[in-house]
Amino acid sequence: MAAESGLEKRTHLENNYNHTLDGKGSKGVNGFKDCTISQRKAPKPEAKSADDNDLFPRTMDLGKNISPTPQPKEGSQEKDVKPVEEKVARPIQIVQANEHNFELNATALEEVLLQKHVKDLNVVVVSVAGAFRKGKSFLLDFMLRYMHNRDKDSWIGGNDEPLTGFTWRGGCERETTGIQVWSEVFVVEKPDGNKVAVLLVDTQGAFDSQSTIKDSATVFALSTMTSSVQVYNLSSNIQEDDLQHLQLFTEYGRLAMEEVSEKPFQSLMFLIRDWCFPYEYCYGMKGGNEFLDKRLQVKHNQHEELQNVRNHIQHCFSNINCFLLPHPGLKVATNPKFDGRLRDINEEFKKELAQLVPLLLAPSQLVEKEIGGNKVTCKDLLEYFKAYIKIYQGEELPHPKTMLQATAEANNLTAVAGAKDLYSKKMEQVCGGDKPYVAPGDLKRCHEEIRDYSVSYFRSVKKMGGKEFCQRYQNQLESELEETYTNLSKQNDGKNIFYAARTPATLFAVMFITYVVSGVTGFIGLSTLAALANLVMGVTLLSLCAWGYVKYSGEFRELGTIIDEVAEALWVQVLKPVTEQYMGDNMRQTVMNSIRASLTEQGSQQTRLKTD
Ligand SMILES: Nc1nc2c(ncn2[C@@H]2O[C@H](COP(=O)(O)OP(=O)(O)OP(=O)(O)O)[C@@H](O)[C@H]2O)c(=O)[nH]1
Repeated sequence: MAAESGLEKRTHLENNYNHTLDGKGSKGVNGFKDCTISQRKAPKPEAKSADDNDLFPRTMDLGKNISPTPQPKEGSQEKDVKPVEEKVARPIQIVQANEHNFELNATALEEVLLQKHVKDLNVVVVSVAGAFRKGKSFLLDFMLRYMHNRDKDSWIGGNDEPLTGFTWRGGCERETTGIQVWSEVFVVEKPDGNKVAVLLVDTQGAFDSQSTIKDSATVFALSTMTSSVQVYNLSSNIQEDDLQHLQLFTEYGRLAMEEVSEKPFQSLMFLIRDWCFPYEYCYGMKGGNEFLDKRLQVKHNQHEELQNVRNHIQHCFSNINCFLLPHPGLKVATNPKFDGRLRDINEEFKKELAQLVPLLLAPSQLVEKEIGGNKVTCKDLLEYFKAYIKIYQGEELPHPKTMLQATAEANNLTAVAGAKDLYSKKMEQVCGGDKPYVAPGDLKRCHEEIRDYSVSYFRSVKKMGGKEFCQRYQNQLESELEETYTNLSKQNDGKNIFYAARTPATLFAVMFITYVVSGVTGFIGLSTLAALANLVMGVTLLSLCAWGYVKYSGEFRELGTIIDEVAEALWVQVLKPVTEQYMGDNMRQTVMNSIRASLTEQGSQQTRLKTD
């Protein structure tokens, strides 16, 4: 049998692409097919009717790249996607990861979800997510076996039957990327007579060396948002960081959902692989739930952080369970030639697996996908996928960060806030609202001193993130302090009575000048110029009245600002240079006069002394 199934040729670096066949061909142990595609030529499928979808010839393409599915025409949602003869049941890449961006392969998903026999059925989506290399695809392949043979007691397969379906393999490098679904949507009749469509979803493992925390969060969030049962695959135990990551990822999912009901997600199953403490909590769901109750317990004397994580998780899912699965045996974990056959798997593991899978997929256990309280059909699910992926492709969601990055940012922002507060308090003492006008030069000097003091406070606070990272926040602090200083000096200027009177003084000056110009030009017969000067004088008078009203009433402040700006411009560009020139000349004249006077005085004194 092993030779027949190509076992000898398999190494642990080979992907397991082979797919178990349905019950129509030759049967292996326990009544299951036992041959793999590597040994078979795909039978040429016969032409089928459109309704014959569930009769896919279950042969597999052995290459890692899945052969492209036939492309439907644009707007194919409205049309039935017909089964194509060459189709084989296989994993379909529906979400692709490209350079930390995720793209939906809508055509491939349409091919799966818009098949005529399932598109209007309520959908049950079972998804497995968690860290990479922890046996997710391996588990899903047993789910596939169950779905193909659920009416048989021996669904788990033959002893020498290699495990096929979603690609899985040994080794330490990641295998699944993005999100994959099984191309065959299973139609199951529930005990109440309703038919539902069951979709199995495999996801990219979190925390592999090529994924950022945002990538992991996106995949996890997408799969949680679109599944009715999320299996959270963990190894050995539930650690606090597992809960924290679940909190982060589900929060990332919740952010993207428009209507957030109190419990936005449905069923969550913690699946603990390689459980080593059956003497404390027995394998299976009973022991798992007891263990989970203890882990998720919120106690009054617990730290707030621990309470928050637990409350968050409990508020996110309507139903939470846990299953403890034993170690499958060293052959599974370490033998490079292991190809999934039951003979190599520990009895205890098989026994618990036989309990686990029906718990998720037995007709009575199936949980239909609901969003906002409404059941979702396959057709609807396609639209949800399209909408959700768009949100993750956009920029409006915050980027999830690593714990260090988030903590370092928080440290630095707190230090920036502290330093700014210090600056504001000290400057308040110098030029606060109740303080008198300060000479601009003095204010600048105070600002520079206090700024340096605040920056040195910022630098003295212990912060994470390293020198360069902190320098960015120091720069941010410095520029924010400059901005605050600009505002403070404007406020200070406002306290200067001459500054406050600058607008009316300027307007009066303009009126006076135009009055003189109008008189002179009228006198010498330049009536057009005189009329123009009168007009300017009138407009200026009106502006002065409007300005007075704005200052008195506080209404039409925009108009007041415009008048102030025009007056300021006139003052700076015209009046100030002229007055400075005039004042300068006067000063110079005064100084010269006084020097001359003092010299004359000295001269007359000397003459007097000489004559004396
Ligand atoms: N220790 C242990 N190993 C397992 C278990 N189940 C499967 N494996 C092994 O884990 C390895 C990885 O299995 P996969 O199913 O490819 O793991 P995965 O989580 O889908 O991996 P990625 O696709 O890379 O995320 C294989 O060598 C399996 O034989 C288990 O319960 N315990």
